Amino acid sequence: MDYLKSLNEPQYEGVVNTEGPTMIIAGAGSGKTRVLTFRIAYLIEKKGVDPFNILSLTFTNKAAKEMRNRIEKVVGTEARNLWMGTFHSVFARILRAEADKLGYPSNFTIYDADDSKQLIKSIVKELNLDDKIYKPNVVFNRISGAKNRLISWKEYLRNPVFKADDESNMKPELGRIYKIYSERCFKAGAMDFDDLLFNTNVLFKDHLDVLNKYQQRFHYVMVDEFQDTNISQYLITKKLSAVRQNICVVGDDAQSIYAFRGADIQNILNFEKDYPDLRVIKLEQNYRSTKTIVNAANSIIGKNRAQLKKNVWTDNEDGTLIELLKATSDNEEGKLVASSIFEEKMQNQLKNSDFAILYRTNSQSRAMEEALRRMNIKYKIVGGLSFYQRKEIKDLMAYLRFAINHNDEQSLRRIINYPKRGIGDTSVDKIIVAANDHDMSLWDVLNNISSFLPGRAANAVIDFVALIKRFKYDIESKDAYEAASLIAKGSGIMKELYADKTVEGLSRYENVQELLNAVKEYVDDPEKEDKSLGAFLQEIALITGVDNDKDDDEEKVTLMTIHMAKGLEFKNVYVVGLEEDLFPSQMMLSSRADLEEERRLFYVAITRAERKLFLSYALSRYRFGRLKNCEPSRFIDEIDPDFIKVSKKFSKSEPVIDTNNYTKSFVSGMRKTTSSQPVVKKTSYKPSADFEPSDTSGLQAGMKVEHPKFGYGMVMEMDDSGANRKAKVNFDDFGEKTLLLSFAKLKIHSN
Ligand SMILES: Nc1ncnc2c1ncn2[C@@H]1O[C@H](COP(=O)(O)OP(=O)(O)OP(=O)(O)O)[C@@H](O)[C@H]1O
Ligand SMILES: [Mg+2]
Repeated sequence: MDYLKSLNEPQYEGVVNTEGPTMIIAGAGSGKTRVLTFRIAYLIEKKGVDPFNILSLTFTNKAAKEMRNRIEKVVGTEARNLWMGTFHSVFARILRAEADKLGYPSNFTIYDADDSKQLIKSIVKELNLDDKIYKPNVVFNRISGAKNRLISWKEYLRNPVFKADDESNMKPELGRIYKIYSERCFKAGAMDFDDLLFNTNVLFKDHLDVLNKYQQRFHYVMVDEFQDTNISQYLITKKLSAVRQNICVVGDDAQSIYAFRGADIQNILNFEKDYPDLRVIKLEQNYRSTKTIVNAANSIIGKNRAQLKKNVWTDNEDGTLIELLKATSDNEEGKLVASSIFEEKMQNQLKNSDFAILYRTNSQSRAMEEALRRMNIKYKIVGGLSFYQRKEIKDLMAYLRFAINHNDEQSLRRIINYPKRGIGDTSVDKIIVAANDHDMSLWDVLNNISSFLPGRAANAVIDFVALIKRFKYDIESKDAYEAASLIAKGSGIMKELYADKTVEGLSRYENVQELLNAVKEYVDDPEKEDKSLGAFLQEIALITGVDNDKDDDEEKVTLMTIHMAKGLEFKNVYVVGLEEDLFPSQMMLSSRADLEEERRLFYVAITRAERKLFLSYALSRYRFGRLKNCEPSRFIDEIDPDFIKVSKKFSKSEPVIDTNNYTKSFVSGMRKTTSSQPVVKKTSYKPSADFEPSDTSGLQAGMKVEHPKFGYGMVMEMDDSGANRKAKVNFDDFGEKTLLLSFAKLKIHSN
């Protein structure tokens, strides 16, 4: 049992004391997740607990998968029977089994935020309200906030405080929208993400027999990243473990970054009150990062007033100083980061997967992606706008969803007239209004369409209904892959996309193929018990709603928002866009509490790094369609200067910039504390008079070279395969060129 030997004393305590309530509140990288993992392994292996009786809640699907894999290494394939996943995925599974108790179909649809906002938009329109006041986003957040505090629409309408609040905000109709929204979701057999938790609470409150069943099932309950649970999640775990009290939660108050979504640090304090016999364990030794990184992180978080006292230290080596990369523009920032990754890879034998680029907002990925692509560095984006958000994918998914759940209003809207079949918006509105006015289901209205629509439109709907019935038959009689393929063809989507011969059209066609591939992969996966199309859709809905876990093992640099990076670790980490108003975000500057949450976010970001941390900022960037000058973030100044240095590597050949655009921003945007004034250099390269070509027989990727015409550049790749040796060089001013070495005159500057 050597995994027990690899634990320090308090970690060991956390693993072997399996009975009774336990709380581990400890700093980043101190082994909290590892303790949870080993605790589960210990329960199974040493205490003989059946994995079916263990529930472990993680923050992302990715984290759950990693944990399961690690446990499998100790206990074998039995680990597959663990109940492990995000709150949303675990409770969606339970809701699916118990849906009838709440009046939902067991194949209920899960609406993502986009579906929800579309529905809100149509309700606002139907109520003839001003959509500039009742913006879908604002309404959605309000409803979501209420649900996360377990406030139903009934309570919302009853509560005079909300009423007064909404009236003073000039949005008196919010309660009514909440009501209609909830009713419409219910009628459509759909739950949004917040419903998954809200309805679980309702289920456990109103159906004690069901609660009892799950209390008997889960002998042990575990929660990772406890600091980011909201009250709704807290109550679920509390109820589930009420009988046996074997609950273990781990977290770090310094990493609480979801207050904006209702996460409540109070839960940590409540926990002590709710469980008087609580065992509290402190872990202080960090095993993840170098001394430099740990101490820099401590210097940052020390600036926050609200925090529990902790002393995080490490025995790891000092490591190198944090490097600060300064760029003139966001594109330049992308280039600096990409070339730094390239260099680090060469010099330290690192793999792409050792690197992560973390940013505050999703849109920052664009400049990074372009630069990485240009340098041929493979990357993946975790979370954010991704595959499943693309229009063609959502279209086909809507067909699949509707064929399974004939009352799914949002899917119906998407597909009823796509591809075009002569059913216009007015007809669609009429159908939906008819369903509401006559209290019929959408499907009933569609089946009796002649009573609601005139001849031609009605005929088109009749054909549509026949089509959907055929799809339903396909789903029931064939495997998920065959059914999905038939629907992709039968719906006309394939034909429509195939007819579009533009590059975009082609890529859309390929995306649809790719979705079918995903279904195939799902069907072929021996680990999936339920191979129905419905089960596939549910899994996708859960994955894409929270984090996108198309986890390919390929060697790729990871790009993601800091929020998504929680709990993860990488050898080298780049935290980019460290500029005032971006990070800390402009929206978070109005109160100390908000600013402290931003600082915790920064703390999360830098504690992801194991060996080397880079911070970068740009002096100008396009935001909301306008070029803006930027100032370096206050967070850079907050790091103890002993741990940070301005990168020399790239400023050697001072950044080459277009003088017209950037001189001003460069000068005005620069802060004295962080750097000296860089020199602005013209873009045109002049060869030195004594240019002497070098012998290129030893030329290798990673070397800096000079070319009489193209100027300075870096060798990206060598092609020694054919008779003609070639080098791909990325020139500072001219971009990528492939040169035949028997002709090109190159001077080697470094290696
Ligand atoms: N006793 C130990 N010996 C060796 N390595 C350890 C030990 N404890 C933890 N580690 C390693 O340290 C790293 C951080 O551990 P882990 O991810 O569990 O920390 P954490 O407290 O959950 O961090 P975070 O707060 O970021 O979620 C992991 O690579 C883990 O394997
Ligand atoms: Mg962790």
